[in-house]
Amino acid sequence: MIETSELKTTGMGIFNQLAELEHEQVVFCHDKATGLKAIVAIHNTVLGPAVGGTRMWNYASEEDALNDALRLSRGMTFKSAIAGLNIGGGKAVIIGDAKKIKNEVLMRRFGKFVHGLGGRYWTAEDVNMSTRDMEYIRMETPYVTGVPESMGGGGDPSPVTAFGVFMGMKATAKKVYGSDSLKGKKVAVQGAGHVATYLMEHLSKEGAKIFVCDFHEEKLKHAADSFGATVVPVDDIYDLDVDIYSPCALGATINDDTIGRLKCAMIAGGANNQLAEELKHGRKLIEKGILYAPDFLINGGGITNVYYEQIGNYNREVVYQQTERIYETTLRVFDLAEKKGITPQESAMEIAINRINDIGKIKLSY
Ligand SMILES: NC(=O)c1ccc[n+]([C@@H]2O[C@H](COP(=O)([O-])OP(=O)(O)OC[C@H]3O[C@@H](n4cnc5c(N)ncnc54)[C@H](O)[C@@H]3O)[C@@H](O)[C@H]2O)c1
Repeated sequence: MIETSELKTTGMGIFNQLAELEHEQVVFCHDKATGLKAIVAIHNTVLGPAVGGTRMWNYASEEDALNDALRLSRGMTFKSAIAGLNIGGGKAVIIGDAKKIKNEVLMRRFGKFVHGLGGRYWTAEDVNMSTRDMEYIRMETPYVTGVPESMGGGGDPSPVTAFGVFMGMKATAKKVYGSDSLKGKKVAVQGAGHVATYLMEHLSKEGAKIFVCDFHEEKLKHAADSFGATVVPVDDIYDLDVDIYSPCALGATINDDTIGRLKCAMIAGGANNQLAEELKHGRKLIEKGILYAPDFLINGGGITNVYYEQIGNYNREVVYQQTERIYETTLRVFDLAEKKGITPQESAMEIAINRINDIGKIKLSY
């Protein structure tokens, strides 16, 4: 039975962390020849095999990498559950600088580790991973999604993720402003990567005014040239006088340091685990009068894309139809939160957890 618990994991022993966040299994993968260091975290398999992307990042410490894997995999459980998918939550992280050490051999060695899990965990793209990397992993295991369309896969899930975020953003605007039009709304987009770029395309078509930051000059240039985005320094993104803050880079950007700086009326973005501490920072946002669209709810388009590929029944139209429902679910989450006097994050988690626990009554774990 899953229960709601505060997402706070640092400074505990590993098994205490697993108990706190209710993980089923964590696998540490090491290979001397390739230098591979990876962690696969399987959070919950009640609804089906654990599915979630692999992130490659040059973590400051191994503890940070583990913490990321634990937080991200738990988020995947709730994300798939609230999206109505029959898969559980998992995530993998590879430790290291992708620019320096990522190559075919490393990816294929990682694929062998994924294969060893026998289908309990299926991987896909996440930060610093591409469809090409998924092809390499596919050479060693069938338990991978996000492979190119030419190989029978669903391709890069980012456009679908961005569409879902856009739907969630519009629903949140409807709640805040009484209209879901984003025309003329000032949106601060943090990050100019895959998801952010597709999101900015929707926003610019809708007539929103975009502000964007990233570390990559060429991505920023593309955003400015293609969507008329105003480029701002990375550190200034929280201080902008905007209507909407859209975190589309890494997690935990809504925290003790940033909440006081935010001037927006709502937050809706694609990044995972945006709230550094779910309950505490979710409540702080309410006190500040900022409506927060839960990340794992509105960024569920990508996992929906992955799911249809995983069950071997990929159909882009169905994927987009299902992702469009994020609009309705977001409004339902806000209504439940209002009715119960809880944060949107809590109400979204309640809906996800109830589904897992209800389905858990009629089937054994995968
Ligand atoms: N790709 C998907 O389908 C998908 C699905 C669900 C969730 N997400 C989440 O969305 C986020 C973005 O994913 P992506 O696939 O677009 O990754 P990406 O690697 O393509 O883009 C991330 C971008 O963020 C930038 N960045 C990192 N730290 C930053 C900072 N402090 N300020 C500004 N920019 C910063 C990076 O330079 C990079 O350009 C991640 O949190 C990911 O987990 C992605």
